[in-house]
Amino acid sequence: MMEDIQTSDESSNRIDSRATTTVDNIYGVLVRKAIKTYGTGKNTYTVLQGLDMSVKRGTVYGLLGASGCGKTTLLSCLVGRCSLNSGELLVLGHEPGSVNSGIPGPKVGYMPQELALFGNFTIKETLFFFGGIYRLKATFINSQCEFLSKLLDLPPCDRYVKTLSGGQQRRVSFAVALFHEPELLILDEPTVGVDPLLSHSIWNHLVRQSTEHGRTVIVTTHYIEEARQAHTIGMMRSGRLLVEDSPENLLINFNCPTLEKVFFQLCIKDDGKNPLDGGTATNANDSNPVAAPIIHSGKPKSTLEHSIYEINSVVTEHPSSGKSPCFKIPQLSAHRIGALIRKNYVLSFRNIGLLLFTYFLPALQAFLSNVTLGHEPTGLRMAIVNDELNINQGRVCNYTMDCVYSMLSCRYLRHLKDNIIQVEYKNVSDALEAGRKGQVWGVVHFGWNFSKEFEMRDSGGDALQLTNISGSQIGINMDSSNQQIGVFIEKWLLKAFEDFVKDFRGNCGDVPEAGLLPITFLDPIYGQKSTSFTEFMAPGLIISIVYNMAVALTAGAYIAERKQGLLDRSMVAGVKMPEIMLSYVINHFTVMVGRTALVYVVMLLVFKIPCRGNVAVAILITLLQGLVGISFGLLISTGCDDEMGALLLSQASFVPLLAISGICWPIESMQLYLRKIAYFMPLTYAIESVRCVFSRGWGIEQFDVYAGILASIAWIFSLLALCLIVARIRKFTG
Ligand SMILES: Nc1ncnc2c1ncn2[C@@H]1O[C@H](COP(=O)(O)OP(=O)(O)OP(=O)(O)O)[C@@H](O)[C@H]1O
Repeated sequence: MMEDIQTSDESSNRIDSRATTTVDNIYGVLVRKAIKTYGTGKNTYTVLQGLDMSVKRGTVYGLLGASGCGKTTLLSCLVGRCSLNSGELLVLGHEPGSVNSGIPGPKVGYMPQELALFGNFTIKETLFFFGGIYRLKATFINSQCEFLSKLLDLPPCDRYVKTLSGGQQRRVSFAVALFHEPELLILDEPTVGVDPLLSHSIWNHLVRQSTEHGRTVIVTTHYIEEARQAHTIGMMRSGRLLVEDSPENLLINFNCPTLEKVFFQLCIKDDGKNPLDGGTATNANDSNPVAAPIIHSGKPKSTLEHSIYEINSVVTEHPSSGKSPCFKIPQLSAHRIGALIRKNYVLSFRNIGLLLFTYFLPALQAFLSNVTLGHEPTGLRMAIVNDELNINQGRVCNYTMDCVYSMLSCRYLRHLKDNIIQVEYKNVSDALEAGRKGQVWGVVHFGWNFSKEFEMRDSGGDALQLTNISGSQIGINMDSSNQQIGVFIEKWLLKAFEDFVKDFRGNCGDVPEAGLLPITFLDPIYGQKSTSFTEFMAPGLIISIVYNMAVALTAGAYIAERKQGLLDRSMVAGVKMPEIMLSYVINHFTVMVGRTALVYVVMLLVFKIPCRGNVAVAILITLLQGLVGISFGLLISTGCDDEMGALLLSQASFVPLLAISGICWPIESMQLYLRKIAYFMPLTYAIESVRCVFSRGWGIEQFDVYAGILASIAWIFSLLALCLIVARIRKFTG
């Protein structure tokens, strides 16, 4: 045996493949000098402190230790969900996560401490989901379902997991770890909440799995005495293994009646020792030649220590020792992605109310935006103070339609748009007071001699004086607190004057346009003479609605799964992060296509927003923007620990985006440096592109249109790549 494990060629630092193979055949799991820390800088916390562990193939290994000593952390490293900071791990002869290791993957069955089950799945659907990931046949899954139902006393397989009791749920979780018959079973407290009879049958089953089928089993438990059925027991404390031996040997060598007492004795001996000072596990029985020496129970040391040295050489000089986050391109599998997509659809349809609500919400948002935004205001009260009116004649606004310079103020007011309600005031001070009280939006004042002064102004010549000019002016005081209303009223007052001049001059036999400003706006190159604000906003609205919905729905995509341990469990089953992301992208994209179609129906068909270009190009850009939203949502989901954080981040990011992307105000009105930033934002180019398609009718060959497509694609890939990097960093930092 000693020669068998002589594996290290010290001069070359290479592992002897023949000897490694021998070690691999003996040990299911080998851990050497494992150090694992959580946190960074001052908050670094070392959980595994140079831990050694040797688990023989085809045995049951009971890992015991107080709460918080690092058992779960160690198991997470074994199944490839955590990376060590230093030290070495070999699981079934491979480093977890290495090519062909099968771990994470079908070679391992993992039962985490959390429930890690989909509450909205039935027991059978749960097994079929994991069966889909392992690519198992339906007949096999069905037969395993039947077998495990009996063994674990499961409720009927069509029961929803969320309706089961805590103990039943844990047994389902146990069944998920067992049912694909893996080579290695890693079970984190499988007997919690299970009655003693069932616990006994579970242990019997585990022992049978190891002795009859050669499977390796590692079980953690708080019930020390139940671990007597294990072949080997490892007692762990403060991130180190204190001892590693068979229960019988432990009881004999420590001369204790119970394992609890053994553990107690070991703890007393361990107290005061420096954890990193040779604190590796002991073996009370030298039949295990590679176990690390900590406390010996009367066996010769030299042979053991030599063996330890050799096996340590194997693992510490392994080429992959020394950890840092590395980025490998994983091989994606269609059957795993298929299983994930099916799972996402089933879970969405189980929440049909929410699905329908989110399906129709964007169309509703588009509807509301069109109904409420961009229309002309009505019922605007304006104070009219007309000093031309004669008190003796009851201040009646009489005027003729002839070419007479009399009561022109009334003639002008006739042309005012109906959206303005004219409210007569007797003097300017009352009218201004009404303005100050918010009763009117402004004051229109005509002087007592308005018509005569207007005549003087019209006649021109040498007699014209400045007083004639000011007397013929219509004085206006506006409440400019509302810019939009102010702009509308100003526009209508000017338009009324234009119409008045045309009308009066026409009646006087002059050229009607002669009194207008010598500026005329001819047919527009694009759009109409009075393009509505709704038309300007439409592209931005469509894109922001689709984008924001996508972000909101994906921002929490797998936070719940991660919190419940489902993400970890799926990944231990072999699912890769890009597969999870892809499945979400596909699910959300398919639903988003329908949502986008509804938004376009509302905008183009219901509200008749004109699209002068190819609507397919506009839809393509919108869908790409939806994908940008999904990718950003997934990034939030990858980085955030809880739903509240994700929700806050998604909503908080939306408002600045809305402002800077030119949705409701032209980018040209921003300062130069802001414009540059605006074009770095994910929505800006796309909105400009769709606007060009809508109002200019441009095609994909124009830069302004294809820029939106290229920018969207660049954002999608960058955000998804960032997701993978964040996920990788999270895994490495724990
Ligand atoms: N992601 C993490 N970030 C920071 N600290 C962590 C993290 N996970 C675990 N820890 C800490 O590491 C220590 C070991 O945790 P671990 O879950 O491995 O213990 P355990 O032995 O499995 O405990 P228990 O028996 O209660 O499950 C604990 O102090 C825990 O708070």
